[in-house]
Amino acid sequence: MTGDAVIASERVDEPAIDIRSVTVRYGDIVALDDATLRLHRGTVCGLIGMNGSGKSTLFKTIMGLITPDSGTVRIHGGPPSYARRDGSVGYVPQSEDIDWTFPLSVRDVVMTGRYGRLGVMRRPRRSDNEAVDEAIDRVELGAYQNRQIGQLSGGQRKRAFVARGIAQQASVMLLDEPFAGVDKRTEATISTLLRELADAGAAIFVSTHDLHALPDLADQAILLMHRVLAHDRPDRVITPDNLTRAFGLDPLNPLNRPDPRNPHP
Ligand SMILES: Nc1ncnc2c1ncn2[C@@H]1O[C@H](COP(=O)(O)OP(=O)(O)OP(=O)(O)O)[C@@H](O)[C@H]1O
Repeated sequence: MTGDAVIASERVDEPAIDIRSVTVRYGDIVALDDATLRLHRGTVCGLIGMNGSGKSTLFKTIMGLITPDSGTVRIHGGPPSYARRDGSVGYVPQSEDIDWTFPLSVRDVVMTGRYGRLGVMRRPRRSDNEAVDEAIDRVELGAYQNRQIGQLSGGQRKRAFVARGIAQQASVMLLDEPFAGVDKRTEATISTLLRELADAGAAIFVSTHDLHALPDLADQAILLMHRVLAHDRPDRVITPDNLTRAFGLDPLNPLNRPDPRNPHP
């Protein structure tokens, strides 16, 4: 992460992501309910919650792809649309949200991370090509860079989109289940990269179902159930009480089902 990822007006103490009382509805469904959270640069924060708890909706709202029914979202103090336009926020969507038949190579996908920086001619300059080369190297996809994205394995697809965020030099990076369906090696590669990006000053927000890996991956965790139930160090968030509140049972120890006669002892 180089200095040009830093927004000039950003104050040191200003949160990278600042979400206050955000509610998002799809018709009658309340996906986010008065959600409030703040994330600072230099941190990796894991986002956990059961299926349908609003994780993807939260990411799309931070990206400005969804406008909340109420509440405010600020990225580096400004609206999400600004951050999306100037490339300071990068997004690795869930695999299901990507059209893998699109005729783009790995290199093309990574180059889209530079679009916010291309000049009026929209033609990549040397610096853009160098940033793309470096990003592809860091995710170890050099040998696959001319391959159409649909011809990659699940782990390679994820790495291609992580490379896009690296090439973008995004100071906020959102990753929606980057570990779903990937092998252990890819998981380790992505985890290491996320730590390096945070150490270089980015705010990393990553949703995951892998609670066991969370303490190694992240400095903080957020437990979501439409609203933020807990936001703290991973070991303080992943407690039997919290997990029972969010999942209805303890996913680390699923045999510990709450007693139906006395679910909240
Ligand atoms: N486009 C949509 N139209 C209607 N309802 C939606 C839409 N997208 C999400 N929902 C609903 O909103 C709620 C939150 O969904 P969301 O995808 O944000 O959850 P999630 O935590 O990301 O789930 P998962 O872990 O399964 O990806 C769910 O009840 C879901 O069915």
